[in-house]
Amino acid sequence: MKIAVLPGDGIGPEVTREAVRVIEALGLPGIEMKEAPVGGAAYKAYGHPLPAETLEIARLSDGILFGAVGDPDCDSLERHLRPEQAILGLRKELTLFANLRPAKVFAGLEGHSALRPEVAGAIDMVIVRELNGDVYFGEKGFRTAANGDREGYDVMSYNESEVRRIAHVGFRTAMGRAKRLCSVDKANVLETSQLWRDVVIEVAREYPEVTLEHMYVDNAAMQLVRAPGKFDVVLTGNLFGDILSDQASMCVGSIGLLASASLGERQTAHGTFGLYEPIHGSAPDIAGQGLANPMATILSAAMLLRHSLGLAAAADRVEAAVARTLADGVLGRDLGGSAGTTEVGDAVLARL
Ligand SMILES: NC(=O)C1=CN([C@@H]2O[C@H](COP(=O)(O)OP(=O)(O)OC[C@H]3O[C@@H](n4cnc5c(N)ncnc54)[C@H](O)[C@@H]3O)[C@@H](O)[C@H]2O)C=CC1
Ligand SMILES: CC(C)CC(=O)C(=O)O
Ligand SMILES: [Mg+2]
Repeated sequence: MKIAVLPGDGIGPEVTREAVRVIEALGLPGIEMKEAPVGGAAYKAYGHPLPAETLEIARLSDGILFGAVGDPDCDSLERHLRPEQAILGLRKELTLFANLRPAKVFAGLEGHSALRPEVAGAIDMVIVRELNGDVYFGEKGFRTAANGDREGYDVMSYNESEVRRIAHVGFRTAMGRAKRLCSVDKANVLETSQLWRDVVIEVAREYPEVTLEHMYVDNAAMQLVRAPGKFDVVLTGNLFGDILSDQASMCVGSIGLLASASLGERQTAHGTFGLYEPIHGSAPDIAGQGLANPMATILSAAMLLRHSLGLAAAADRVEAAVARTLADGVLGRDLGGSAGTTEVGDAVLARL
């Protein structure tokens, strides 16, 4: 069972190190981890954010553990050389189109949410975000407008196959949960969203047990803080899902807590091939200081064990150790505590 470990930039290597320590401590037989450069670190060493060798190591693995990419030194590079292209490239090249971002309040952390504890305590949702299309992958560029103004453009589009396959993931996810699906779009303004809504309604006929609701994204952002407990599965596109999941993280308590799985359809001998990463970025403002919360990456490793390696019991062990660590009050600065990155990792190891 091969895990490709791609730490990346900023806090990426710091949080990935803790997740790797957790996997090692489980003492699972037959696990091989192979590290490869990605992002700004790869650009600086090899001239490209996603070197062909890294992509190959990722492709040949059963699952990828990804830290984060992004480096302020690289912000003025041509777009195709910027660190962020590495994660976009991996998602696209490996057809990882379904991004699952669970958001649930951990017992004892209700008071650490940006919301009132009684509102936060009810949060238990999964955001199912499409990952291979939308405005992130449309034609883009700069041009000169008729009046001589500089103009930037990014084309937003979805075709029906792209919507249909992610809609199926959303409905299947809902079938395994409370059977409520909220599809988030902006169909009152955008044709892309109108198609999205039409296709979701078509797919819904195959899942009569699931209660389907549609919500405009502006309202969804508001409902996410007003009554987040009402959401079960949120199905949405690439851009809206990116934004709403960062928002959901603060409803739960910290962006340092939210894990994610990016899945496609490819099955390996052990499970579904996928990439696992915290929802946060490289956090240059705290990088190198031992302050990053590694929980999101540790929880991403648990998702890897469950979905890509078929090791549900090991995943349960990791998730239980994380929950116990938080319940025992071992909290990083992002949650008002004082534990550093390694200290949080040590606390999880001690509770495995
Ligand atoms: N998947 C990826 O690799 C992603 C990469 N990025 C990149 O990361 C860089 C920084 O982007 P930002 O917008 O600042 O987003 P960010 O998620 O890196 O940081 C936002 C804020 O949250 C804090 N934060 C993030 N993760 C944390 C953790 N584990 N523990 C404690 N605090 C944490 C940061 O200190 C910062 O104040 C950019 O280059 C961006 O493009 C952003 C999001 C995802
Ligand atoms: C860095 C971007 C490419 C993506 C992002 O912010 C995310 O996937 O959460
Ligand atoms: Mg994001």
